[in-house]
Amino acid sequence: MDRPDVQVEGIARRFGATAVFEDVWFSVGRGEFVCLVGHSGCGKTTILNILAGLDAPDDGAVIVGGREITGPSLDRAVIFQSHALMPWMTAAQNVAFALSCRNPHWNRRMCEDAAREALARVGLAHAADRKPAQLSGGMKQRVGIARALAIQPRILLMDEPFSALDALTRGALQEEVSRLVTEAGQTGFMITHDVDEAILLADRILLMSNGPGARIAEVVVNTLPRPRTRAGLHHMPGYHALRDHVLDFLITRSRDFEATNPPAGWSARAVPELRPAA
Ligand SMILES: Nc1ncnc2c1ncn2[C@@H]1O[C@H](COP(=O)(O)OP(=O)(O)OP(=O)(O)O)[C@@H](O)[C@H]1O
Repeated sequence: MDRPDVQVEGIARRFGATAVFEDVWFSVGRGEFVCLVGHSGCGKTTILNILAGLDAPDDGAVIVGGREITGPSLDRAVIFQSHALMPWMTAAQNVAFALSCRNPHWNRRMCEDAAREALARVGLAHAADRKPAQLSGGMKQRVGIARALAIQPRILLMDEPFSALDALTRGALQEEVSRLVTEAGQTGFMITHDVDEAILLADRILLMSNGPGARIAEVVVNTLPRPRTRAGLHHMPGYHALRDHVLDFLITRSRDFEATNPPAGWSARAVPELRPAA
């Protein structure tokens, strides 16, 4: 088997005397899409920031492509919850700027052309010359997605990228991102509070117990076949079992989980993988 693309090895993060999470181990395979689910405050964003190289663990390490990460890299693009666009640049200029950083030998024209192509892929060809203030929230988020995808990162890290969008836009963008990431063979890691979003997108769902001292308590393997669509999801055999399993975790097991007195068979380094939909 290939080495995983991302190996998280026993990371902990402490603020003062409080450990937000401890002894967190997981891996993400090449081309795999993993969602991280857990209650507010358990440390999901902190984990994503560590994977991005924007924060460092107090213990443990993150290995990407066989090397311990020590900082940010264009190989690991982040799509944030807010759009993080430069307001004085047009949509095309925002994407072109990222492309020029990624490809220093490209001339302006090449960056501009590739930026327009990336915007067209997320349905924004017509808005390429508008500035962020002239775009809706959904359109701004699309620009952020186009920018992240355009630089063809090996790994795409997403922190609730669709949470600020209306249901219709969210559904459309989820399917788009899923398609684009699959086509590009990218590795995906996404934080979400939306159980259906996790079921739609993820190959595996990591369930985090409540903090402080949070852990990965369970790993749920999503055996529902692809392609999946938001509209078709709840008709798929196994969907309800999968959804109930994740919801039950969020309602009770996330709170009851104790790393010092864990459920039978649990160990931090080899968290049990469950297949509730199988
Ligand atoms: N720089 C910091 N200094 C002190 N405490 C911090 C810092 N960053 C995060 N925390 C604390 O760490 C905990 C985890 O924060 P984090 O944002 O990772 O949680 P989360 O699971 O992503 O939450 P949410 O779902 O609400 O976004 C929180 O209690 C937060 O207050």
